[in-house]
Amino acid sequence: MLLEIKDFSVSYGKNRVLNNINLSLPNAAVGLLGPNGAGKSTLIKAVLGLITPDSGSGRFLDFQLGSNDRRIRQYVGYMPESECLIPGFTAVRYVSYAAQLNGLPKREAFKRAHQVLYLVGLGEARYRDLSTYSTGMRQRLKLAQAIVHDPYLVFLDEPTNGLDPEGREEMLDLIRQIAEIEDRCIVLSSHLMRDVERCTDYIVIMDQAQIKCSGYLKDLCAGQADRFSLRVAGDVQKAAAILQEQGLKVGHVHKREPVFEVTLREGYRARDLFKHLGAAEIQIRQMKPRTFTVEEIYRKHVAIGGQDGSQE
Ligand SMILES: Nc1ncnc2c1ncn2[C@@H]1O[C@H](COP(=O)(O)OP(=O)(O)OP(=O)(O)O)[C@@H](O)[C@H]1O
Repeated sequence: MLLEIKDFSVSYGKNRVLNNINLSLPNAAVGLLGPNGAGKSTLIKAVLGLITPDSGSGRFLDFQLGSNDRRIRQYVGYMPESECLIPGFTAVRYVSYAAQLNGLPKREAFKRAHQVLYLVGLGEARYRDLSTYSTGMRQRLKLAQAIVHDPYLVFLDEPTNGLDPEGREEMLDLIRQIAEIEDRCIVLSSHLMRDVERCTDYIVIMDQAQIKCSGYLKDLCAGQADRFSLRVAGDVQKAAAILQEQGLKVGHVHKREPVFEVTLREGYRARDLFKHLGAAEIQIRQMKPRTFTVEEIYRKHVAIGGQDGSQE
């Protein structure tokens, strides 16, 4: 694991915003999900050493978190949610400055700044004053300064904030492209599930100062052996009623299509579905294991009533 955190707690005054967090992050594209105030930014800041935890320990590569070892900066990149640009600077000057702060020699920093500005689509605008940049350009610039020194671990805090649909798609494409570089870990903190679903392979769900769930999407979204989506030819309401009579749980009956979900019970086999529906001359056209969406996983772990995180 690239990053491991043990019993991490952080408070602002009397308000405990991370409560005994334990987390291991693999080399993967990670989505950090949670409603507003869940503690996502605080967790990132604590790992970066910008906030001192009340208690707990952690390790990133060979570094102990909280050791104030500045070398860690060479290996970590951070795109903050808030504005962090310096008016009067050009993009090249700004990004090369960030590279130097992260340990690159001046010449190398300038070379990398040019390269990375082209990568994020700001090559043509790299000598313009930052105060003339649009919101979309500012977001790209923040991304550029986070990756200019080629870090192993990159935290992106709400990177699509303020972007129009086209800009958002482009930003997500860029993030996916960066995430595919081998041996790199990108942590995308967001309250937008579609962004996370699109860009990441592993998710961490936070709520109320705690980690509620973490794991690879392919495992978390995998279907249950007894839960199926059925498409039938015939009366879908009648099909659902027949299966309910058999003691099966039926749900998600589609409004326009003859599709619904069924969960088998103990002792009831998949082939019995064909038998009971066939007897009523209802044919099963398609039967597939029902997988979970990120939103369903999220809703399972995050108390509804707060912000649900699904809105765009
Ligand atoms: N500097 C601070 N001083 C006091 N309280 C803070 C400070 N920063 C954050 N908090 C509080 O800590 C809690 C967690 O905030 P945090 O920003 O980590 O949440 P988040 O999950 O990143 O939320 P968002 O999605 O809104 O950015 C919130 O209750 C917030 O009000």
